[in-house]
Amino acid sequence: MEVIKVAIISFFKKLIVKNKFLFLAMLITSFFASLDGIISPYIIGKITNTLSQKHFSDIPGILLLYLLMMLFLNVSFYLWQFCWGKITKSSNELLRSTAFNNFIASPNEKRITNTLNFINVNVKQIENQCIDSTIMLVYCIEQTIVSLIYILSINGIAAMVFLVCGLIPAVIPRLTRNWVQTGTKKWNGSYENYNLKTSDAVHGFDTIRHTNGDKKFKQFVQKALMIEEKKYFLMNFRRNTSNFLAQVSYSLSMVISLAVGTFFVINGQILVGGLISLFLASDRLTSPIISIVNIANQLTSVSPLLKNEALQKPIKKNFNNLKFTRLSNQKKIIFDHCDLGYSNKAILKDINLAISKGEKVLITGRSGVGKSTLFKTLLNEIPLLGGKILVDNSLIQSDFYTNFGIVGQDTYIFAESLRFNLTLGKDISTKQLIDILNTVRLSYLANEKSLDTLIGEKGLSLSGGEKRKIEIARALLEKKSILLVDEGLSGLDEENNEQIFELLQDLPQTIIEIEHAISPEEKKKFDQVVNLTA
Ligand SMILES: Nc1ncnc2c1ncn2[C@@H]1O[C@H](COP(=O)(O)OP(=O)(O)OP(=O)(O)O)[C@@H](O)[C@H]1O
Repeated sequence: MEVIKVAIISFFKKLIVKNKFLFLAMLITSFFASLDGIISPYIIGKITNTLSQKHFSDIPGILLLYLLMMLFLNVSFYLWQFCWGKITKSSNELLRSTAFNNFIASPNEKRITNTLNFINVNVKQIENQCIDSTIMLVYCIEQTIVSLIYILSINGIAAMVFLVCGLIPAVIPRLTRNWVQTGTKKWNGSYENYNLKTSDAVHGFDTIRHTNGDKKFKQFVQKALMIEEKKYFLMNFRRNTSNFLAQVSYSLSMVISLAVGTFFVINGQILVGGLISLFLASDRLTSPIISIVNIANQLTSVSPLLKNEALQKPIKKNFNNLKFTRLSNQKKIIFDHCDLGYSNKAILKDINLAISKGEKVLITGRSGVGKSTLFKTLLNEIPLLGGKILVDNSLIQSDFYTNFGIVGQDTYIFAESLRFNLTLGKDISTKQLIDILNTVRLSYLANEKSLDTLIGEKGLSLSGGEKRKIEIARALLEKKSILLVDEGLSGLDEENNEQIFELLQDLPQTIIEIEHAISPEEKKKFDQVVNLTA
Protein backbone atom coordinates (compact mmCIF):
# COMPACT_ATOMS: atom_id res chain seq x y z
CA MET A 1 0.00 0.00 0.00
CA GLU A 2 2.85 2.38 0.89
CA VAL A 3 4.57 1.80 -2.45
CA ILE A 4 1.30 2.45 -4.25
CA LYS A 5 0.84 5.73 -2.43
CA VAL A 6 4.40 6.82 -3.14
CA ALA A 7 4.09 6.23 -6.90
CA ILE A 8 0.80 8.14 -7.17
CA ILE A 9 1.83 10.95 -4.82
CA SER A 10 5.14 11.56 -6.53
CA PHE A 11 3.41 11.63 -9.92
CA PHE A 12 0.84 14.16 -8.72
CA LYS A 13 3.52 16.22 -7.01
CA LYS A 14 5.27 16.69 -10.34
CA LEU A 15 2.02 17.52 -12.06
CA ILE A 16 0.86 19.97 -9.38
CA VAL A 17 4.20 21.79 -9.27
CA LYS A 18 3.84 22.40 -13.02
CA ASN A 19 0.17 23.47 -12.81
CA LYS A 20 -0.45 25.04 -9.39
CA PHE A 21 -3.12 27.49 -10.54
CA LEU A 22 -4.84 24.97 -12.72
CA PHE A 23 -5.23 22.57 -9.80
CA LEU A 24 -6.49 25.39 -7.58
CA ALA A 25 -9.02 26.38 -10.25
CA MET A 26 -10.05 22.73 -10.60
CA LEU A 27 -10.55 22.47 -6.83
CA ILE A 28 -12.73 25.60 -6.72
CA THR A 29 -14.80 24.83 -9.82
CA SER A 30 -15.39 21.25 -8.73
CA PHE A 31 -16.49 22.53 -5.32
CA PHE A 32 -19.09 24.77 -6.96
CA ALA A 33 -20.10 21.90 -9.23
CA SER A 34 -20.49 19.66 -6.18
CA LEU A 35 -23.28 21.96 -4.89
CA ASP A 36 -25.32 19.98 -7.42
CA GLY A 37 -25.83 17.54 -4.56
CA ILE A 38 -27.92 19.93 -2.49
CA ILE A 39 -29.50 22.47 -4.84
CA SER A 40 -32.34 20.28 -6.13
CA PRO A 41 -33.08 18.69 -2.72
CA TYR A 42 -33.12 22.17 -1.15
CA ILE A 43 -35.45 23.68 -3.79
CA ILE A 44 -37.81 20.66 -3.88
CA GLY A 45 -38.03 20.64 -0.06
CA LYS A 46 -38.66 24.39 -0.06
CA ILE A 47 -41.40 24.14 -2.72
CA THR A 48 -43.06 21.23 -0.87
CA ASN A 49 -43.20 23.25 2.36
CA THR A 50 -44.35 26.41 0.52
CA LEU A 51 -47.13 24.44 -1.19
CA SER A 52 -48.22 22.70 2.02
CA GLN A 53 -48.34 26.10 3.74
CA LYS A 54 -50.20 27.52 0.65
CA HIS A 55 -47.76 30.45 0.21
CA PHE A 56 -48.23 30.35 -3.58
CA SER A 57 -46.95 33.88 -4.17
CA ASP A 58 -43.46 32.72 -3.10
CA ILE A 59 -43.30 30.10 -5.86
CA PRO A 60 -42.06 32.37 -8.76
CA GLY A 61 -39.24 33.64 -6.53
CA ILE A 62 -38.19 30.07 -5.67
CA LEU A 63 -38.28 29.04 -9.33
CA LEU A 64 -36.17 32.06 -10.31
CA LEU A 65 -33.70 31.19 -7.57
CA TYR A 66 -33.64 27.60 -8.88
CA LEU A 67 -32.95 28.82 -12.41
CA LEU A 68 -30.07 31.03 -11.25
CA MET A 69 -28.61 28.22 -9.16
CA MET A 70 -28.84 25.77 -12.05
CA LEU A 71 -27.15 28.24 -14.42
CA PHE A 72 -24.43 28.74 -11.82
CA LEU A 73 -24.00 24.96 -11.66
CA ASN A 74 -23.83 24.69 -15.46
CA VAL A 75 -21.09 27.33 -15.63
CA SER A 76 -19.19 25.64 -12.78
CA PHE A 77 -19.39 22.27 -14.57
CA TYR A 78 -18.22 23.86 -17.79
CA LEU A 79 -15.20 25.48 -16.12
CA TRP A 80 -14.45 22.29 -14.17
CA GLN A 81 -14.40 20.28 -17.42
CA PHE A 82 -12.11 22.93 -18.93
CA CYS A 83 -9.60 22.57 -16.04
CA TRP A 84 -9.94 18.77 -16.25
CA GLY A 85 -9.07 18.86 -19.95
CA LYS A 86 -6.06 21.08 -19.29
CA ILE A 87 -4.81 18.77 -16.52
CA THR A 88 -5.21 15.73 -18.80
CA LYS A 89 -3.24 17.54 -21.50
CA SER A 90 -0.46 18.41 -19.09
CA SER A 91 -0.33 14.87 -17.66
CA ASN A 92 -0.15 13.26 -21.11
CA GLU A 93 2.58 15.69 -22.14
CA LEU A 94 4.54 14.98 -18.96
CA LEU A 95 4.24 11.18 -19.26
CA ARG A 96 4.92 10.97 -22.97
CA SER A 97 7.84 13.40 -22.97
CA THR A 98 9.38 11.77 -19.85
CA ALA A 99 9.18 8.32 -21.45
CA PHE A 100 10.63 9.55 -24.73
CA ASN A 101 13.38 11.65 -23.13
CA ASN A 102 14.37 8.78 -20.84
CA PHE A 103 14.61 6.51 -23.82
CA ILE A 104 16.70 8.95 -25.83
CA ALA A 105 18.98 9.49 -22.81
CA SER A 106 19.76 5.79 -22.68
CA PRO A 107 18.43 4.03 -25.76
CA ASN A 108 18.64 0.30 -26.26
CA GLU A 109 16.85 -2.39 -28.22
CA LYS A 110 15.26 -3.97 -25.16
CA ARG A 111 13.51 -0.76 -24.15
CA ILE A 112 11.94 0.00 -27.54
CA THR A 113 8.79 -2.12 -27.13
CA ASN A 114 8.23 -1.03 -23.57
CA THR A 115 8.63 2.66 -24.40
CA LEU A 116 6.29 2.47 -27.38
CA ASN A 117 3.76 0.48 -25.41
CA PHE A 118 3.90 2.98 -22.58
CA ILE A 119 3.45 5.97 -24.90
CA ASN A 120 0.64 4.40 -26.94
CA VAL A 121 -1.31 2.35 -24.40
CA ASN A 122 -0.30 2.99 -20.80
CA VAL A 123 -0.59 6.78 -20.98
CA LYS A 124 -4.28 6.42 -21.93
CA GLN A 125 -4.78 3.97 -19.07
CA ILE A 126 -3.17 6.41 -16.65
CA GLU A 127 -5.44 9.14 -18.01
CA ASN A 128 -8.53 7.03 -17.30
CA GLN A 129 -7.53 5.25 -14.14
CA CYS A 130 -5.45 7.90 -12.44
CA ILE A 131 -6.17 11.44 -13.69
CA ASP A 132 -9.90 11.06 -14.31
CA SER A 133 -10.33 8.98 -11.16
CA THR A 134 -8.50 11.44 -8.95
CA ILE A 135 -10.42 14.43 -10.31
CA MET A 136 -13.66 12.51 -9.69
CA LEU A 137 -12.38 11.55 -6.24
CA VAL A 138 -11.87 15.21 -5.33
CA TYR A 139 -15.34 16.02 -6.65
CA CYS A 140 -16.93 13.17 -4.67
CA ILE A 141 -15.18 14.21 -1.47
CA GLU A 142 -16.41 17.78 -1.92
CA GLN A 143 -19.92 16.53 -2.69
CA THR A 144 -19.87 14.33 0.43
CA ILE A 145 -18.81 17.24 2.66
CA VAL A 146 -21.39 19.64 1.18
CA SER A 147 -24.23 17.10 1.39
CA LEU A 148 -23.25 16.08 4.93
CA ILE A 149 -23.27 19.69 6.17
CA TYR A 150 -26.63 20.21 4.48
CA ILE A 151 -28.38 17.15 5.91
CA LEU A 152 -26.92 17.85 9.37
CA SER A 153 -28.45 21.33 9.17
CA ILE A 154 -31.91 19.78 8.60
CA ASN A 155 -31.88 17.35 11.50
CA GLY A 156 -28.79 15.98 13.20
CA ILE A 157 -30.13 12.57 14.34
CA ALA A 158 -32.03 11.83 11.13
CA ALA A 159 -28.90 12.86 9.17
CA MET A 160 -26.78 10.32 11.11
CA VAL A 161 -29.28 7.51 10.36
CA PHE A 162 -29.21 8.40 6.68
CA LEU A 163 -25.41 8.55 6.76
CA VAL A 164 -24.99 5.14 8.44
CA CYS A 165 -27.48 3.52 6.05
CA GLY A 166 -25.68 5.19 3.17
CA LEU A 167 -22.37 3.72 4.23
CA ILE A 168 -23.55 0.10 4.09
CA PRO A 169 -23.29 -0.18 0.28
CA ALA A 170 -19.81 1.32 0.45
CA VAL A 171 -18.63 -1.59 2.59
CA ILE A 172 -19.53 -4.23 -0.03
CA PRO A 173 -16.74 -3.37 -2.53
CA ARG A 174 -14.22 -3.65 0.29
CA LEU A 175 -15.50 -7.13 1.19
CA THR A 176 -15.40 -8.32 -2.41
CA ARG A 177 -12.21 -6.47 -3.39
CA ASN A 178 -9.79 -9.42 -3.25
CA TRP A 179 -12.18 -11.66 -5.15
CA VAL A 180 -12.57 -9.02 -7.87
CA GLN A 181 -8.84 -8.28 -8.01
CA THR A 182 -7.93 -11.95 -8.38
CA GLY A 183 -10.28 -12.08 -11.37
CA THR A 184 -8.54 -9.07 -12.90
CA LYS A 185 -5.08 -10.54 -12.30
CA LYS A 186 -6.06 -13.85 -13.91
CA TRP A 187 -7.39 -12.02 -16.94
CA ASN A 188 -4.22 -9.87 -17.19
CA GLY A 189 -2.05 -13.01 -17.30
CA SER A 190 -4.13 -14.67 -19.99
CA TYR A 191 -4.34 -11.42 -21.96
CA GLU A 192 -0.54 -11.09 -22.01
CA ASN A 193 -0.23 -14.69 -23.13
CA TYR A 194 -2.77 -14.18 -25.92
CA ASN A 195 -1.05 -10.96 -27.02
CA LEU A 196 2.34 -12.64 -27.12
CA LYS A 197 1.02 -15.60 -29.13
CA THR A 198 -0.77 -13.34 -31.62
CA SER A 199 2.19 -11.00 -31.97
CA ASP A 200 4.55 -13.94 -32.50
CA ALA A 201 2.28 -15.44 -35.13
CA VAL A 202 1.79 -12.14 -36.94
CA HIS A 203 5.51 -11.29 -36.96
CA GLY A 204 6.53 -14.82 -37.87
CA PHE A 205 4.07 -15.00 -40.78
CA ASP A 206 6.85 -15.77 -43.28
CA THR A 207 8.10 -18.77 -41.32
CA ILE A 208 4.52 -19.99 -40.84
CA ARG A 209 3.82 -19.63 -44.57
CA HIS A 210 6.99 -21.38 -45.60
CA THR A 211 6.50 -24.31 -43.25
CA ASN A 212 2.77 -24.81 -43.91
CA GLY A 213 2.20 -24.06 -40.27
CA ASP A 214 -0.95 -21.98 -40.58
CA LYS A 215 -3.33 -24.65 -39.22
CA LYS A 216 -1.25 -25.22 -36.09
CA PHE A 217 -0.77 -21.51 -35.47
CA LYS A 218 -4.50 -20.85 -35.89
CA GLN A 219 -5.07 -23.48 -33.19
CA PHE A 220 -2.44 -21.95 -30.83
CA VAL A 221 -3.92 -18.49 -31.19
CA GLN A 222 -7.52 -19.75 -30.98
CA LYS A 223 -6.76 -21.68 -27.77
CA ALA A 224 -5.10 -18.66 -26.16
CA LEU A 225 -8.01 -16.48 -27.30
CA MET A 226 -10.60 -18.81 -25.75
CA ILE A 227 -8.76 -18.89 -22.43
CA GLU A 228 -8.39 -15.09 -22.48
CA GLU A 229 -12.07 -14.49 -23.27
CA LYS A 230 -13.16 -16.94 -20.57
CA LYS A 231 -11.04 -15.10 -17.99
CA TYR A 232 -12.37 -11.79 -19.32
CA PHE A 233 -15.93 -12.98 -18.86
CA LEU A 234 -15.16 -14.20 -15.32
CA MET A 235 -13.49 -10.90 -14.44
CA ASN A 236 -16.57 -8.98 -15.55
CA PHE A 237 -18.84 -11.48 -13.80
CA ARG A 238 -17.02 -10.86 -10.50
CA ARG A 239 -17.20 -7.09 -11.01
CA ASN A 240 -20.90 -7.26 -11.86
CA THR A 241 -21.66 -9.49 -8.87
CA SER A 242 -19.87 -7.08 -6.57
CA ASN A 243 -21.87 -4.20 -8.08
CA PHE A 244 -25.08 -6.19 -7.75
CA LEU A 245 -24.49 -6.81 -4.03
CA ALA A 246 -23.71 -3.13 -3.55
CA GLN A 247 -26.93 -2.19 -5.37
CA VAL A 248 -29.03 -4.56 -3.22
CA SER A 249 -27.60 -3.13 0.00
CA TYR A 250 -28.15 0.35 -1.44
CA SER A 251 -31.86 -0.39 -2.04
CA LEU A 252 -32.22 -1.76 1.50
CA SER A 253 -30.51 1.24 3.03
CA MET A 254 -32.76 3.64 1.08
CA VAL A 255 -35.88 1.93 2.41
CA ILE A 256 -34.55 1.92 6.00
CA SER A 257 -33.59 5.59 5.92
CA LEU A 258 -36.94 6.57 4.39
CA ALA A 259 -38.75 4.62 7.12
CA VAL A 260 -36.75 6.37 9.85
CA GLY A 261 -37.35 9.77 8.19
CA THR A 262 -41.09 9.11 8.02
CA PHE A 263 -41.05 8.25 11.74
CA PHE A 264 -39.43 11.67 12.43
CA VAL A 265 -42.16 13.43 10.41
CA ILE A 266 -44.89 11.56 12.32
CA ASN A 267 -43.21 12.62 15.57
CA GLY A 268 -43.17 16.23 14.31
CA GLN A 269 -39.38 16.51 14.42
CA ILE A 270 -39.12 17.50 10.74
CA LEU A 271 -41.49 18.87 8.06
CA VAL A 272 -42.49 16.85 4.97
CA GLY A 273 -40.30 19.19 2.86
CA GLY A 274 -37.40 18.50 5.22
CA LEU A 275 -37.89 14.73 4.78
CA ILE A 276 -37.89 15.06 0.99
CA SER A 277 -34.77 17.27 1.10
CA LEU A 278 -33.11 14.84 3.49
CA PHE A 279 -33.99 11.83 1.37
CA LEU A 280 -32.79 13.37 -1.88
CA ALA A 281 -29.65 14.88 -0.34
CA SER A 282 -28.71 11.65 1.42
CA ASP A 283 -28.66 9.96 -1.97
CA ARG A 284 -26.16 12.63 -3.05
CA LEU A 285 -24.20 11.67 0.05
CA THR A 286 -24.24 7.90 -0.45
CA SER A 287 -23.41 7.84 -4.14
CA PRO A 288 -20.20 9.87 -3.77
CA ILE A 289 -19.14 7.76 -0.77
CA ILE A 290 -19.56 4.59 -2.86
CA SER A 291 -17.64 6.27 -5.67
CA ILE A 292 -14.85 7.28 -3.27
CA VAL A 293 -14.40 3.64 -2.17
CA ASN A 294 -14.48 2.40 -5.78
CA ILE A 295 -12.02 5.03 -6.98
CA ALA A 296 -9.65 4.35 -4.08
CA ASN A 297 -9.71 0.68 -5.14
CA GLN A 298 -9.08 1.61 -8.74
CA LEU A 299 -6.15 3.85 -7.88
CA THR A 300 -4.32 0.88 -6.39
CA SER A 301 -4.29 -0.78 -9.83
CA VAL A 302 -2.66 2.20 -11.51
CA SER A 303 0.57 2.20 -9.51
CA PRO A 304 2.37 -0.46 -11.60
CA LEU A 305 1.80 1.81 -14.60
CA LEU A 306 3.36 4.76 -12.80
CA LYS A 307 6.35 2.64 -11.80
CA ASN A 308 6.90 1.60 -15.42
CA GLU A 309 10.53 1.48 -16.49
CA ALA A 310 9.74 4.07 -19.18
CA LEU A 311 9.25 6.68 -16.43
CA GLN A 312 12.41 5.80 -14.50
CA LYS A 313 15.40 8.05 -15.01
CA PRO A 314 18.02 5.95 -16.79
CA ILE A 315 21.21 5.31 -14.92
CA LYS A 316 23.93 6.84 -17.06
CA LYS A 317 26.89 4.55 -17.44
CA ASN A 318 29.89 6.74 -17.94
CA PHE A 319 32.87 4.64 -18.80
CA ASN A 320 35.12 7.35 -20.25
CA ASN A 321 37.33 4.81 -21.98
CA LEU A 322 39.03 7.45 -24.08
CA LYS A 323 41.87 9.50 -22.67
CA PHE A 324 42.30 12.75 -24.55
CA THR A 325 45.87 13.89 -24.59
CA ARG A 326 48.49 15.53 -26.80
CA LEU A 327 49.93 12.78 -29.04
CA SER A 328 53.16 13.26 -30.94
CA ASN A 329 54.27 11.55 -34.19
CA GLN A 330 51.06 12.20 -36.12
CA LYS A 331 49.33 9.44 -34.14
CA LYS A 332 45.67 10.17 -33.47
CA ILE A 333 44.45 7.05 -31.68
CA ILE A 334 46.57 4.59 -29.72
CA PHE A 335 45.38 1.32 -28.21
CA ASP A 336 47.93 0.64 -25.52
CA HIS A 337 47.84 -2.94 -24.11
CA CYS A 338 44.06 -2.98 -24.18
CA ASP A 339 41.86 -5.77 -22.86
CA LEU A 340 38.33 -5.78 -24.26
CA GLY A 341 35.30 -7.84 -23.30
CA TYR A 342 32.20 -8.11 -21.15
CA SER A 343 31.49 -8.48 -17.43
CA ASN A 344 35.18 -8.22 -16.57
CA LYS A 345 35.99 -11.14 -18.87
CA ALA A 346 38.38 -10.17 -21.64
CA ILE A 347 37.75 -11.74 -25.06
CA LEU A 348 40.54 -9.71 -26.69
CA LYS A 349 43.72 -9.32 -24.68
CA ASP A 350 46.68 -6.98 -25.02
CA ILE A 351 45.57 -5.13 -28.15
CA ASN A 352 48.12 -2.61 -29.39
CA LEU A 353 47.32 -0.34 -32.26
CA ALA A 354 48.39 3.11 -33.44
CA ILE A 355 46.37 4.97 -36.01
CA SER A 356 47.46 8.19 -37.70
CA LYS A 357 45.25 10.97 -39.01
CA GLY A 358 43.54 10.04 -42.27
CA GLU A 359 44.61 6.39 -42.10
CA LYS A 360 42.31 3.68 -43.40
CA VAL A 361 42.44 0.70 -41.06
CA LEU A 362 40.80 -2.64 -41.78
CA ILE A 363 39.84 -4.84 -38.83
CA THR A 364 39.36 -8.49 -39.68
CA GLY A 365 39.03 -11.71 -37.73
CA ARG A 366 36.68 -14.69 -37.50
CA SER A 367 33.07 -14.24 -36.55
CA GLY A 368 32.70 -13.72 -32.80
CA VAL A 369 36.33 -12.75 -32.23
CA GLY A 370 35.38 -9.32 -30.91
CA LYS A 371 35.46 -6.84 -33.79
CA SER A 372 32.20 -5.11 -32.78
CA THR A 373 33.35 -5.24 -29.17
CA LEU A 374 36.24 -3.01 -30.16
CA PHE A 375 33.81 -0.44 -31.59
CA LYS A 376 31.56 -0.67 -28.50
CA THR A 377 34.58 0.11 -26.33
CA LEU A 378 35.54 3.09 -28.46
CA LEU A 379 31.96 4.35 -28.18
CA ASN A 380 31.98 3.92 -24.39
CA GLU A 381 29.09 1.48 -24.52
CA ILE A 382 31.08 -1.06 -22.49
CA PRO A 383 34.02 -0.47 -20.16
CA LEU A 384 37.63 -0.92 -21.20
CA LEU A 385 38.90 -3.82 -19.08
CA GLY A 386 42.60 -3.01 -19.17
CA GLY A 387 45.18 -0.74 -20.77
CA LYS A 388 44.55 2.71 -22.28
CA ILE A 389 42.98 4.20 -25.37
CA LEU A 390 44.68 7.51 -26.09
CA VAL A 391 43.04 9.98 -28.44
CA ASP A 392 44.70 13.14 -29.67
CA ASN A 393 43.34 16.38 -28.24
CA SER A 394 42.69 17.75 -31.71
CA LEU A 395 39.93 15.18 -32.14
CA ILE A 396 37.90 16.20 -29.10
CA GLN A 397 34.35 17.13 -29.95
CA SER A 398 31.49 18.05 -27.63
CA ASP A 399 30.91 14.53 -26.31
CA PHE A 400 32.23 11.05 -26.88
CA TYR A 401 29.64 10.01 -29.39
CA THR A 402 30.34 13.02 -31.58
CA ASN A 403 33.92 11.89 -32.08
CA PHE A 404 32.87 9.08 -34.35
CA GLY A 405 30.68 8.80 -37.37
CA ILE A 406 29.18 5.34 -37.65
CA VAL A 407 28.35 3.61 -40.88
CA GLY A 408 26.64 0.28 -40.35
CA GLN A 409 24.39 -2.13 -42.17
CA ASP A 410 21.17 -0.76 -40.71
CA THR A 411 20.89 2.86 -41.73
CA TYR A 412 17.71 4.25 -40.26
CA ILE A 413 15.70 6.33 -42.70
CA PHE A 414 13.12 8.61 -41.09
CA ALA A 415 9.72 8.99 -42.76
CA GLU A 416 10.58 12.56 -43.75
CA SER A 417 12.19 14.38 -46.67
CA LEU A 418 15.67 13.58 -47.97
CA ARG A 419 16.71 16.99 -46.61
CA PHE A 420 15.58 16.04 -43.09
CA ASN A 421 17.30 12.67 -43.36
CA LEU A 422 20.56 14.45 -44.04
CA THR A 423 20.27 17.37 -41.62
CA LEU A 424 18.27 15.55 -38.92
CA GLY A 425 16.64 18.87 -38.12
CA LYS A 426 19.83 20.92 -37.95
CA ASP A 427 20.35 24.15 -39.82
CA ILE A 428 22.44 23.18 -42.86
CA SER A 429 22.39 25.11 -46.15
CA THR A 430 21.05 23.60 -49.36
CA LYS A 431 24.42 24.20 -51.01
CA GLN A 432 26.20 22.12 -48.38
CA LEU A 433 23.66 19.32 -48.83
CA ILE A 434 24.06 19.33 -52.59
CA ASP A 435 27.86 19.24 -52.24
CA ILE A 436 27.71 16.33 -49.83
CA LEU A 437 25.29 14.38 -52.07
CA ASN A 438 27.79 14.79 -54.91
CA THR A 439 30.62 13.65 -52.63
CA VAL A 440 28.80 10.44 -51.64
CA ARG A 441 28.02 9.62 -55.29
CA LEU A 442 24.34 10.48 -55.03
CA SER A 443 24.56 13.20 -57.71
CA TYR A 444 21.17 12.26 -59.18
CA LEU A 445 19.60 13.34 -55.88
CA ALA A 446 21.68 16.51 -55.56
CA ASN A 447 18.93 18.99 -56.41
CA GLU A 448 16.28 20.95 -54.48
CA LYS A 449 13.36 18.85 -55.75
CA SER A 450 14.91 15.58 -54.56
CA LEU A 451 15.91 17.14 -51.27
CA ASP A 452 12.25 17.88 -50.56
CA THR A 453 11.00 14.45 -51.65
CA LEU A 454 9.63 12.24 -48.91
CA ILE A 455 11.60 9.07 -48.29
CA GLY A 456 11.30 6.24 -45.78
CA GLU A 457 7.94 4.79 -44.74
CA LYS A 458 5.94 7.69 -46.20
CA GLY A 459 7.70 7.98 -49.55
CA LEU A 460 10.41 6.77 -51.81
CA SER A 461 12.13 3.61 -50.62
CA LEU A 462 15.89 3.66 -51.03
CA SER A 463 18.22 0.83 -51.93
CA GLY A 464 20.73 -0.53 -49.41
CA GLY A 465 23.56 1.27 -51.21
CA GLU A 466 21.70 4.59 -51.21
CA LYS A 467 20.95 4.26 -47.52
CA ARG A 468 24.58 3.63 -46.71
CA LYS A 469 25.65 6.64 -48.77
CA ILE A 470 23.16 8.74 -46.80
CA GLU A 471 24.69 7.50 -43.58
CA ILE A 472 28.15 8.47 -44.79
CA ALA A 473 26.75 11.87 -45.81
CA ARG A 474 25.31 12.35 -42.30
CA ALA A 475 28.69 11.59 -40.75
CA LEU A 476 30.43 13.99 -43.14
CA LEU A 477 27.90 16.78 -42.50
CA GLU A 478 28.54 16.37 -38.78
CA LYS A 479 32.22 16.89 -39.60
CA LYS A 480 33.22 13.66 -37.87
CA SER A 481 36.95 13.20 -38.08
CA ILE A 482 36.88 9.44 -37.49
CA LEU A 483 34.47 7.04 -39.13
CA LEU A 484 33.76 3.61 -37.70
CA VAL A 485 32.46 1.45 -40.52
CA ASP A 486 30.80 -1.73 -39.28
CA GLU A 487 30.37 -4.01 -42.28
CA GLY A 488 29.53 -1.03 -44.44
CA LEU A 489 30.10 -3.02 -47.61
CA SER A 490 28.16 -6.17 -46.82
CA GLY A 491 24.85 -6.92 -48.46
CA LEU A 492 25.55 -4.65 -51.43
CA ASP A 493 25.70 -5.53 -55.11
CA GLU A 494 29.09 -5.40 -56.79
CA GLU A 495 28.64 -1.91 -58.22
CA ASN A 496 27.56 -0.33 -54.95
CA ASN A 497 30.17 -2.28 -53.04
CA GLU A 498 32.89 -0.89 -55.26
CA GLN A 499 31.47 2.63 -55.19
CA ILE A 500 31.24 2.76 -51.42
CA PHE A 501 34.64 1.16 -50.99
CA GLU A 502 36.21 3.82 -53.24
CA LEU A 503 34.20 6.57 -51.60
CA LEU A 504 35.45 5.60 -48.13
CA GLN A 505 39.03 5.24 -49.35
CA ASP A 506 38.93 8.71 -50.92
CA LEU A 507 37.67 10.46 -47.80
CA PRO A 508 40.19 12.52 -45.84
CA GLN A 509 38.81 11.19 -42.53
CA THR A 510 40.43 8.50 -40.41
CA ILE A 511 38.50 5.28 -41.01
CA ILE A 512 38.40 2.14 -38.94
CA GLU A 513 36.51 -0.45 -40.91
CA ILE A 514 35.25 -3.92 -40.05
CA GLU A 515 34.63 -6.02 -43.15
CA HIS A 516 33.99 -9.71 -43.75
CA ALA A 517 33.86 -10.10 -47.47
CA ILE A 518 36.70 -8.09 -48.85
CA SER A 519 38.85 -8.94 -51.87
CA PRO A 520 42.64 -9.24 -51.60
CA GLU A 521 42.99 -6.22 -53.94
CA GLU A 522 40.77 -4.14 -51.73
CA LYS A 523 42.66 -5.31 -48.66
CA LYS A 524 45.90 -3.97 -50.11
CA LYS A 525 44.47 -0.46 -50.34
CA PHE A 526 44.20 -0.11 -46.55
CA ASP A 527 47.04 1.56 -44.65
CA GLN A 528 46.79 -1.08 -41.93
CA VAL A 529 45.10 -4.45 -41.68
CA VAL A 530 44.56 -5.68 -38.16
CA ASN A 531 43.73 -9.35 -37.92
CA LEU A 532 42.21 -9.92 -34.48
CA THR A 533 42.75 -13.27 -32.84
CA ALA A 534 41.48 -14.28 -29.45
N1 LIG B 1 26.60 -7.84 -24.43
C1 LIG B 1 27.38 -8.92 -24.43
N2 LIG B 1 27.64 -9.58 -23.29
C2 LIG B 1 28.43 -10.67 -23.27
N3 LIG B 1 29.02 -11.18 -24.35
C3 LIG B 1 28.83 -10.58 -25.54
C4 LIG B 1 27.98 -9.42 -25.64
N4 LIG B 1 27.96 -9.03 -26.93
C5 LIG B 1 28.74 -9.91 -27.60
N5 LIG B 1 29.24 -10.83 -26.76
C6 LIG B 1 30.15 -11.92 -27.11
O1 LIG B 1 31.41 -11.39 -27.41
C7 LIG B 1 32.00 -12.10 -28.48
C8 LIG B 1 32.46 -11.12 -29.54
O2 LIG B 1 31.31 -10.54 -30.13
P1 LIG B 1 31.42 -9.47 -31.30
O3 LIG B 1 30.04 -9.08 -31.67
O4 LIG B 1 32.35 -8.39 -30.90
O5 LIG B 1 32.08 -10.35 -32.43
P2 LIG B 1 32.37 -9.98 -33.94
O6 LIG B 1 33.79 -10.30 -34.18
O7 LIG B 1 31.94 -8.58 -34.24
O8 LIG B 1 31.44 -11.02 -34.67
P3 LIG B 1 30.71 -10.94 -36.08
O9 LIG B 1 31.80 -10.87 -37.10
O10 LIG B 1 29.95 -12.21 -36.18
O11 LIG B 1 29.85 -9.72 -36.06
C9 LIG B 1 30.98 -13.09 -28.96
O12 LIG B 1 31.32 -14.36 -28.44
C10 LIG B 1 29.68 -12.62 -28.39
O13 LIG B 1 28.83 -13.70 -28.07
